[in-house]
Amino acid sequence: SKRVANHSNDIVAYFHDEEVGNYHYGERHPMKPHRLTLTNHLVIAYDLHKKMEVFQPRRATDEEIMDFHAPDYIDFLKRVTPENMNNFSKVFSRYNVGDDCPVFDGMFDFCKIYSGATMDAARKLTNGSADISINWSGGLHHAKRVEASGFCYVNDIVLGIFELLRHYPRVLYVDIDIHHGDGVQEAFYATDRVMTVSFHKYNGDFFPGTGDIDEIGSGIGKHYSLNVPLKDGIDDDSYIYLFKSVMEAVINSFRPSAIVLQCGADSLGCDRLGCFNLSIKAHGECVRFIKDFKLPLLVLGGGGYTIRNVARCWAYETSILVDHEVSNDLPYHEYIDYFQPDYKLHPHLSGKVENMNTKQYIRNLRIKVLEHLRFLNG
Ligand SMILES: CN1CC(C(=O)N[C@@H](CCCCCC(O)(O)c2ccon2)c2nc(-c3ccccc3F)c[nH]2)C1
Ligand SMILES: [Ca+2]
Ligand SMILES: [Zn+2]
Repeated sequence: SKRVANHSNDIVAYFHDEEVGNYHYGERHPMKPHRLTLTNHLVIAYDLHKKMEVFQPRRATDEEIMDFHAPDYIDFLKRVTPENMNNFSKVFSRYNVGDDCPVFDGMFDFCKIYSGATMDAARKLTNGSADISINWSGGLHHAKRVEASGFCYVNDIVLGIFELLRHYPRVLYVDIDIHHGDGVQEAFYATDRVMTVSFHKYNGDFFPGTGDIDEIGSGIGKHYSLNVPLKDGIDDDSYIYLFKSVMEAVINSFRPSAIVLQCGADSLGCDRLGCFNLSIKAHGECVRFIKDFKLPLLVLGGGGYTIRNVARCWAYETSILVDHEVSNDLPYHEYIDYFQPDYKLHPHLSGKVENMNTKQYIRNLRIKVLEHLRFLNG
């Protein structure tokens, strides 16, 4: 196929399924797959698809999904529907299906699409046909081996990392969703081949409730899990200062051979479920910082509930990944009305929530996190 290079000569593979945005969690549910349709339309309106190799992803098979998940759990996901779910009422709680993780029409097809895309995207890196691989429908970091959690049913990230581990000795997972990447941390808690790093709000109550700084891994995996617990309202400068100093030290010590970046957009200001003050520029700055290490990079989506800003964020980050500057004036397209009244790519998002992260807190946190890294034989 024709090589589609861009200024940095990185080959960027982009996975999008035309149907994935049509699935619906339910009326009052904050997770809206329609944000993926908005994102893809913005990517195309900005002509970014011309800088990438675009693929329709394959659906994951049951066998591939059972590489991580328990057969009984997958069998349940496969069979339960809104019509027959009353016959499964006793297993509902066992598999944690219900209000956060509802049974909706086509739920398991949705899982096969986003998981197949993450595995296809990982394969583009392992077979050397891309330097960067993007799947905005993936990044569902809460799903556990035998349990749905936090709007996540199948953990596509674990499946994608399994694919990378077939080819690379060490994989680094980075998670900038406002929620702790507990499902991925748990899956790799006892191994030193995957280092998981999550930046998130932490106060003991905020979902999922895990992700304190003392969760550092176990057994041979000790010191290969890193958590950066934050308070409400963190601003651009503090977040970027912390992100860059921590990730620089992590990459220099762990020396990963590939990186997976979960770009949950609920860490942006004005998010419906979030409480940080990040701008789209700052969120994107994290993506650019990781990209600039020029290691094979798998970029995934995640949370994000003010969907006009999720689309802005992931389209902007797509432009960073293909090294193509885009205008702050959004191009006209079918969904332009979602972006009124400003019709800009970078609206003002911060200032809604008071920043509870004092300069002292950030300084101490940075010192404590870097101290943990001293145990890595790097
Ligand atoms: C007893 N139950 C657990 C408690 C809880 O507070 N769950 C969180 C779950 C938040 C999930 C965040 C998902 C994610 O952004 O991290 C994500 C999604 C995909 O990848 N990452 C939550 N649910 C909701 C919610 C659910 C249904 C309807 C309305 C809601 F507000 C908001 N926040 C309630
Ligand atoms: Ca996180
Ligand atoms: Zn989240």
